[in-house]
Amino acid sequence: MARCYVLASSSPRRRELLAKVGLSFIVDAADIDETARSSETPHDLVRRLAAQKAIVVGTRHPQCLIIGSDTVVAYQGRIFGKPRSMAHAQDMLRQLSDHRHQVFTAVAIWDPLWQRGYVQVDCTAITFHALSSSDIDAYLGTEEPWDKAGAYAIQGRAGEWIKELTGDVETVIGLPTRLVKKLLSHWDKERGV
Ligand SMILES: Cc1cn([C@H]2C[C@H](O)[C@@H](COP(=O)(O)OP(=O)(O)OP(=O)(O)O)O2)c(=O)[nH]c1=O
Repeated sequence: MARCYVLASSSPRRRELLAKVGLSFIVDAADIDETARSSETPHDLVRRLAAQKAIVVGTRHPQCLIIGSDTVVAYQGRIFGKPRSMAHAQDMLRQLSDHRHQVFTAVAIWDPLWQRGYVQVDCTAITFHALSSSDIDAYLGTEEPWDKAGAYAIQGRAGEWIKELTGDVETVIGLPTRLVKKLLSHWDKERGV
C-alpha cells in the first residue's frame, strides 16, 4: 500500500519547506492549546507540542504518517511565542535587539496505526543588530510579525537584521527539512521499508 503523509500544520512556511523534501502530502492542521507548562523549557515545550499536533491529527488519518512541528524563540530563559498584541510584539523585538537568542523547532513523525513515532529538536542561535524604535515601529506596520514566534520572520525583512546566525535557517522558519529526512529514513529502516 502506498503511504500517505499528512502535515499537521496551518503554517504556509512549513508547507513550502516540506514540499522541498519531494513527498506528496496533504495538510490538516491541529488545533491545540500551545501554552507552556510552568517551568517547561523551550526544548521540552516544542518537543511536547510537535508530538501532540501529530498525534491529534493522526486520529483523523489512521493510515497515514503524520508530520508535526513547533517553533518558539527563547531569550534569557523566556519563551517567546506568537505575539498576542502590538505591545507584546514590540516588547519581544525590543528585547531581541542587539542580543543573542535561540530558536527551537521540534519535528515529530507519528504513525497512528503502530502508535509509535519519533520527535527531535533542533536549535539555531541568532544575534540581531541593534534595532531602533523606528525600525521596530516600521516593522510592526507590516504583516510579518503576527503569526510568527518572536514576532519576526527571518525569511522576510527581519533577515536584514541578522548580525550572526549559527545553525540551520530552516529551523528558524519552522521546519528543518534535514531533520524531516533523517526521521523518515529512521522510520523506514525500523519498518524495513
Ligand atoms: C522565528 C520565526 C518563526 N516563524 C514561524 C514558524 C511557525 O509557523 C511560527 C511559530 O508558530 P507555531 O505554533 O510553531 O506554528 P503555526 O501556529 O504557524 O502553525 P501550526 O501550529 O499549525 O503548525 O512562526 C517564521 O516563519 N519565521 C521566523 O523567523
